[in-house]
Amino acid sequence: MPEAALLLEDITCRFAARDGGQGYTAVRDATLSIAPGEFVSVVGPTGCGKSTLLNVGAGLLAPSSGQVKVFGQALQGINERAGYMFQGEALMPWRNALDNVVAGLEFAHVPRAEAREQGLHWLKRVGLGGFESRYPHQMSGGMRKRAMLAQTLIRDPDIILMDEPFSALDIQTRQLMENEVLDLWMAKRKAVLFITHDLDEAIAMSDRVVVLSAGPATHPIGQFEIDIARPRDVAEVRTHPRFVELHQAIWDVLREEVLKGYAQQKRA
Ligand SMILES: Nc1ncnc2c1ncn2[C@@H]1O[C@H](COP(=O)(O)OP(=O)(O)OP(=O)(O)O)[C@@H](O)[C@H]1O
Repeated sequence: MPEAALLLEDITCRFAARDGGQGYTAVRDATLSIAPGEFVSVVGPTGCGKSTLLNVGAGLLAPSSGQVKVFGQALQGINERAGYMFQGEALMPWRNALDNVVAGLEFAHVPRAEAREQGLHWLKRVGLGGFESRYPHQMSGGMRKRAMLAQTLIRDPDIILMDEPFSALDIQTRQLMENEVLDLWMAKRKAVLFITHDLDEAIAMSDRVVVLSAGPATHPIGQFEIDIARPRDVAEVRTHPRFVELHQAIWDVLREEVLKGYAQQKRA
């Protein structure tokens, strides 16, 4: 078996309580592996620990126990081989689209002219050709997401971590972006860890869907290979008989966890 691009092994994350109380074990003994070139989605009820796991994979959060391996090497500090696309807005409002997209190259001391050339190329690839001078407030939500995607991909990371990247978009823009991400992924075949609330999105995009239990002590409770041919159109694939079958099977596992998560939120 080839070495995993990203391996989260027996990960436990405990958060201390501010008042010196018991604290909260968000994730317990969770193991998750993503092969090179594999597109894996993680679904689970709200607040179960999806972002926590992604932050561990990004090296932004050190687990309380367990280890992270990146292409076989133990991760220490930030995961330099990963690009990270957040849920919220990550563009710097004082920089135009081009300067936002090339920020990562700038930090890596890539010469300005080369960075600019790559930035313009990536803006074009995400459908923002000609918009390089626009500032974030002059762009629509969808355009800002495209710029964020270019910002993530320009450094050509071997692992792409995405935390509900399109949740704020309207359904049409969202489906366009999902198809674009799939096209870009098909061209480069990087390892992707994609976090989403949306089971349809997870099935449409992924090679494998991992279901997490409701918190506390979240861990994977089911894994499903998505054996539907590619290329896929995220809107059309939803009517595929296998899609419907997989949706039913995954929802059977997820449903109870969602109800538990919802009940916990109501109690909190
Ligand atoms: N720094 C922290 N300190 C204390 N508790 C935290 C911290 N970060 C996360 N948590 C708690 O850990 C649990 C998991 O949070 P996380 O953000 O990973 O969930 P999620 O599944 O990504 O949520 P959502 O679906 O709402 O985005 C939540 O109960 C959250 O309140």
